[in-house]
Amino acid sequence: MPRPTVDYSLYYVTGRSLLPTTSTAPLDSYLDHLELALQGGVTVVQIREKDVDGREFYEVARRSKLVCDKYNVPLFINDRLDIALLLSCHLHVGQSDLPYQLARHLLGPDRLLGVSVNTPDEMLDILKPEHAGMVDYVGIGPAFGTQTKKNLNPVIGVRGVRDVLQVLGDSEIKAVVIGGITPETIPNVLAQTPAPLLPSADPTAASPTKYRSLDGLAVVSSIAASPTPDVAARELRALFAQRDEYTTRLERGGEWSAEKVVQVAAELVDLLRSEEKKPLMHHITNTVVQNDCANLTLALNASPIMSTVSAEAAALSKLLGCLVLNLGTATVPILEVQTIAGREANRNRKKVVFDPVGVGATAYRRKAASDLLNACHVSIIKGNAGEIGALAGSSEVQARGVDSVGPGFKDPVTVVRTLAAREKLVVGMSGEVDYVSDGHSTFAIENGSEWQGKITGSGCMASSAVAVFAGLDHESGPLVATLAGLLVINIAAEIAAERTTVQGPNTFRSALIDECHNLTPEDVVKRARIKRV
Ligand SMILES: Nc1ncnc2c1ncn2[C@@H]1O[C@H](COP(=O)(O)OP(=O)(O)OP(=O)(O)O)[C@@H](O)[C@H]1O
Ligand SMILES: Cc1ncsc1CCO
Repeated sequence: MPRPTVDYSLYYVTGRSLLPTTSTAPLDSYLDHLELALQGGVTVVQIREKDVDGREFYEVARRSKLVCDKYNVPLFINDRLDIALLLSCHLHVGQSDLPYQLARHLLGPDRLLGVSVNTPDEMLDILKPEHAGMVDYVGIGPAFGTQTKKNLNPVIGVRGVRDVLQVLGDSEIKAVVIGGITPETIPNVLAQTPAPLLPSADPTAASPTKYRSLDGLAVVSSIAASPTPDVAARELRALFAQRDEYTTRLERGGEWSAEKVVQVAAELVDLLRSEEKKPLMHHITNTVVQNDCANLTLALNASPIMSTVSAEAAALSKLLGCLVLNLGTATVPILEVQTIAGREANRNRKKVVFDPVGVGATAYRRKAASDLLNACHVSIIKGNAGEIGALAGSSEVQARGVDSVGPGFKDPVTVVRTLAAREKLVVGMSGEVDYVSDGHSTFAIENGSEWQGKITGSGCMASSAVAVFAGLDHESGPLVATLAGLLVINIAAEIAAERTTVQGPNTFRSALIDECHNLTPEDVVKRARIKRV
């Protein structure tokens, strides 16, 4: 009998102690809860009963199997090979349980076997030719920290999950992600975990054309702790159904010419001027630039709100055009609010722009940026050369505090393209020339004024401009939004610098806001200096 083909989309690992009713739910209410979860769309169930006797585990598993059979959903037993054999169930083993080779030997050829994987080396071991056919799927994680399992392996983040998928490549072994998978974290997981496939196995390769994605999401408390497990399961299924949109977008590549970008940027300026399109821009930004960024946002005809309150982050995320996260004065409480707001924006499919101000300056900022990028999905990173270099792992360009120093990168195109391909987002690197890439297409913008380098917060304002365009409801996506935002602020800066009233940084600063307000689509078409590089 061949092993069954399984839809791993929503893999539910049960834990009676997590049910909302009591600390350890009575068996009947646990079974009712399980049945609702199955009605909501759970496609695989695993029974994980830690710290219970064999007899109790057997009884929970036996009764669960009757429910799962009713819905034709496969049931896996965690660790207890004896119970799996007795009940003709499938088996899941962790790295500290029975070795999977021995488990397969006793389980026989007909049952499915899954293994927990924490590292690329553990994945490589399963892929050895002598282990072929033993393992049907791997559970990769923990992606995030959870309350549900003692003795956790190290949290690997979405990047760690991607590293394991990279090794798994186009193998037929299926992969689910586990550990802290919730509606808030799923968009980031789906966006960040696809791993570029051959011909280039190098995750930083410039133009990967195919990606290995996850086959499913393994959840514990997102369903187990819900009083309405059917509703919870339905939401999780719907979120996972968006998986292919993320990879299609990655695989599509660039089809934009510089002329087309300018034309669309001008159309977007026009669109912004129509009142009903005014996007709401939630900034969680530094205390230095709040006023400038709010005024800049208004001058472009969008609506700013500079809230740093976690209690309203969820409500704001529903109303948003775009969320701006800025590392400028990132205190611990601000970073916490940024994480919450970023996840809420992800949940509501709103764009997030990240400005990693000063990330090259200190280890504290590097850790803060890394934690934020693991916690939520960012669509656009906009920074100066020192900041982008630090995120790319290069020390070629130095930072002095929040400023970038020196002449810049010898090969800026490769730096932005590589970072964008690796992080699967759009990177905008500001300076005398701005470089923007989505990992496929890269553009250089030559507009701008030297005055911008002489006022504080011109980079933060550039990020606000990018966010305004990212927050507009239109089809063209984050690459064009980044290009449009940078074109607009740099062209406005050029026009401002030409004013005879501009005598120094402070008069320039006011003139810049004025010219953002005055800017027309015709100015964009007439002045844009942009090329594909
Ligand atoms: N010498 C220059 N010539 C033309 N444009 C410039 C020049 N310097 C900066 N700019 C423009 O100014 C904007 C901000 O870039 P910059 O690299 O100065 O940001 P930043 O260092 O992050 O600023 P801050 O940290 O003060 O917010 C970008 O749009 C960039 O194109
Ligand atoms: C000067 C400064 N310090 C922290 S944020 C900021 C504004 C420019 O990024």
